[in-house]
Amino acid sequence: MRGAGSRRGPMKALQNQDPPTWLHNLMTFESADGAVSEDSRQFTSARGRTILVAQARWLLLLVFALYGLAAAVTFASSRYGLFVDTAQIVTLLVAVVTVFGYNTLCHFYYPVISRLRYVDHLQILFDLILVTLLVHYSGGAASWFWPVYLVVSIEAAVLLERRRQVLAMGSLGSLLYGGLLLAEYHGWVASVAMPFVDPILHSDGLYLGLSWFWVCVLNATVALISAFLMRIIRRENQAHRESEQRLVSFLDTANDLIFCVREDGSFIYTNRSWQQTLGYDSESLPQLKLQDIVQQDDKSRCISAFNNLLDGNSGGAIEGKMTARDGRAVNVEGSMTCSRQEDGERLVWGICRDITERKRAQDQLYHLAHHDALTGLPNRTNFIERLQQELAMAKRIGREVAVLFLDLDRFKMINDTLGHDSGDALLVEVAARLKKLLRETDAVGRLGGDEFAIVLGNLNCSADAERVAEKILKILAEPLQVNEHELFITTSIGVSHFPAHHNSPEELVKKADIAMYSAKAQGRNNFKVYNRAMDFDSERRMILETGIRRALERDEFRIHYQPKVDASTGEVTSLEALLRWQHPDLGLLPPADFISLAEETGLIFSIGEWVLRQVCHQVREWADLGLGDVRVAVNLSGYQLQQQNLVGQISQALEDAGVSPECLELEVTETVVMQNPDFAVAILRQLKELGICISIDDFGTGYSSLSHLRRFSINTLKIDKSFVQEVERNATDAAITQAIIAMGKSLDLKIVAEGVETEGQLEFLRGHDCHEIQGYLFSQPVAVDKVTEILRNGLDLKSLQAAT
Ligand SMILES: Nc1nc2c(ncn2[C@@H]2O[C@H](COP(=O)(O)O[C@H]3[C@@H](O)[C@H](n4cnc5c(=O)[nH]c(N)nc54)O[C@@H]3COP(=O)(O)O)[C@@H](O)[C@H]2O)c(=O)[nH]1
Repeated sequence: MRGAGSRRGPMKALQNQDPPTWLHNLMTFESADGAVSEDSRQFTSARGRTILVAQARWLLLLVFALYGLAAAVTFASSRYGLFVDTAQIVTLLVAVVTVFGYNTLCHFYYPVISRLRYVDHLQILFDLILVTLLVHYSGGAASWFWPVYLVVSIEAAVLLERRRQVLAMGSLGSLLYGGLLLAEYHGWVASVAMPFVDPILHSDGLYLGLSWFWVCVLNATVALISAFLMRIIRRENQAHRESEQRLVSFLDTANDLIFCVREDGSFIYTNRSWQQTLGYDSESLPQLKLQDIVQQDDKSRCISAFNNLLDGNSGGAIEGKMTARDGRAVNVEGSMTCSRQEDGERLVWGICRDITERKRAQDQLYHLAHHDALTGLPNRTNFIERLQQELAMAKRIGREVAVLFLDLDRFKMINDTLGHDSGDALLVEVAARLKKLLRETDAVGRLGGDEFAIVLGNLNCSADAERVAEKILKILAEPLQVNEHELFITTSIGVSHFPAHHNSPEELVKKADIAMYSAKAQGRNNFKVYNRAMDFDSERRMILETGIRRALERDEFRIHYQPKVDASTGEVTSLEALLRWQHPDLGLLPPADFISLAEETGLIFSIGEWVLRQVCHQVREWADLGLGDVRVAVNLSGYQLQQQNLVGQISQALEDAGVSPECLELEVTETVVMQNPDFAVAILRQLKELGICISIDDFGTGYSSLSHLRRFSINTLKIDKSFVQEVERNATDAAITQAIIAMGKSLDLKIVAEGVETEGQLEFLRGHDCHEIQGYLFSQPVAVDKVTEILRNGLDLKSLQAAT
């Protein structure tokens, strides 16, 4: 590459110009493939100097040839005629061929001749000999060609770096000339007769001496001056080169990636950082174009910025990805500028920096800020953003959106029993199942703890969301293998709809959350769609939340008792203790209103202990009243089951009241037991060993199998009322009830049917040999006075008997 800058001081340029221009100037010295430009190094490299001399020699040969031709033609047409003889012509031709030969070598085969040790000295020597020959055959002492010695002296100054050697070569020229004159003087060589030249000159000592002296003086002077000038040129060049080198080093040590491309995108310069970062070496650059390494996503943007620059517009900051040689994507940001060369060619210069790591860190930060670290799901912020987009789209196209709010039932229990690692593993598995179930267009996020939210976009109708909720309940109910434990979890889901319930993302999530609480209050493991009445429940929940913390110390809890009767005789066999809360403002509240609250707040432990102690004392009181050993069933929350000192606490309560363990029955729901069967097996065995009866409550709603039931140390199965209440209407429920009775019997368990309200249900159960009945048909749960009366007098079965 050539350019005006090649002769200018690069450092000066650096101070005065924009980076691309001074870089451009720098580039005039060194090309992309590392080859050094001829111009810049002619005076500094041996090769360059030899070629320069060879070029000058061609020129001289041409000049001599033209002169010889002109002289020959002129003489031939003059009265002198052609005076050179054959020997002269042959000698001259030999000389010309010789010059032609070694000059060809010098010019075109430098690598070959450079292997000779004194190649520069040799060619100067040849030149001197040939000049002497030329001088001899063109008139000898009177030859017009002796100034060519001066040219050879200049040649010596160009080729040789030491001044002494230049002077020696100049002296050698003078010696050869002197030798020629001496030989002519003594007649050792025949002088060549030339027109206009008096032959006497060849033997005139004075003339010859003066002539030689003149040539010596001039030759020495020219040699001295040339050597001096060459030294200056070389020094300047050296300084110039060092300055260039410093700039190249500066560019190479720069962390920024610097490159220069032609209009077609082909590279002409890249600095070391560029090559190291992208992995392309100087050999691969000539085949490479900028557009080849810009990644597809950024290509059109970069090409248009590039073309903009070529059109003369200023280029702003640009960011994009380049493909490294090994296929890596390298993110860069920087700027490009265009510079026009003297020959009109436009070059585009780019300075950019590798921001891959920064991008990665930013992406990671973004991911961390927008995703849940455990499950990798979008977090609340991200989920709300996604919901916002979904709503915007739904508004445009007039479709519905549903938000599902999921909360795992009794997750805290698993976390506390099995440890946080298992809890985490469970959440990861839940996230995986949700992702697998949902379509790509749906979004699922983890809002915190065991709460997940889902947005279902582009719904055809609201019923679609309910179908999805059902599917979710189903897939999450399937057994989960967490570490070495097989767990069974249930989920409560709340659903809200856009536009029916609200149009803001936060409100929709809130309403789905409210609906989720409603699902929990309705016995968990189900879903509820939001309705306005739930807002009231939500407020009520707040009131309860504040009240329950003081309820125990304010003595606001009551225990009601519901009798269980023998299915065939109608006699009261035992009672079930059912907790009530006498709220100062809201009246008598059923457990469904506050048990889950008590579990969430941890108050269930103290409330549970209170119930146990109350029941034990009551049993003692009845015994003291002469009503015998009444057996009472107490409901045990799943949280109580995993309580460390549960067994000790129960035996202490029995001991304090002086009540036999056989008077106590503990009811644990099937879902709680199945949530972590291994754990339940161990604790139930210990309780049974105390002599306490164990009853599995709400049987049929969980996922226990015959094999599970065998492992549990239980006495009783209580068929869930949802089946019992349908036995007259629903053949499936009737079949399930029948199957439970049969299975219980085969395991030698007592079967109790709860929730019996009609005689038809009673008949069905009696018909299938169910052992005991509990339900409103016989008695509702009643306060202690009333149940004492029942214990004393028995149930009033007259009306029932009359009916049957
Ligand atoms: N951890 C504790 N849990 C408790 C305690 N006391 C109660 N509970 C749990 O609350 C559940 C609901 O109890 P409750 O609202 O009292 O309902 C019981 C009965 O009133 C009801 N029942 C009984 N017979 C009928 C009927 O014929 N129809 C009908 N609709 N309902 C009826 O069933 C509940 C008793 O069922 P179960 O316990 O499954 O035998 C209760 O289930 C407990 O889980 C407590 O002290 N601690």
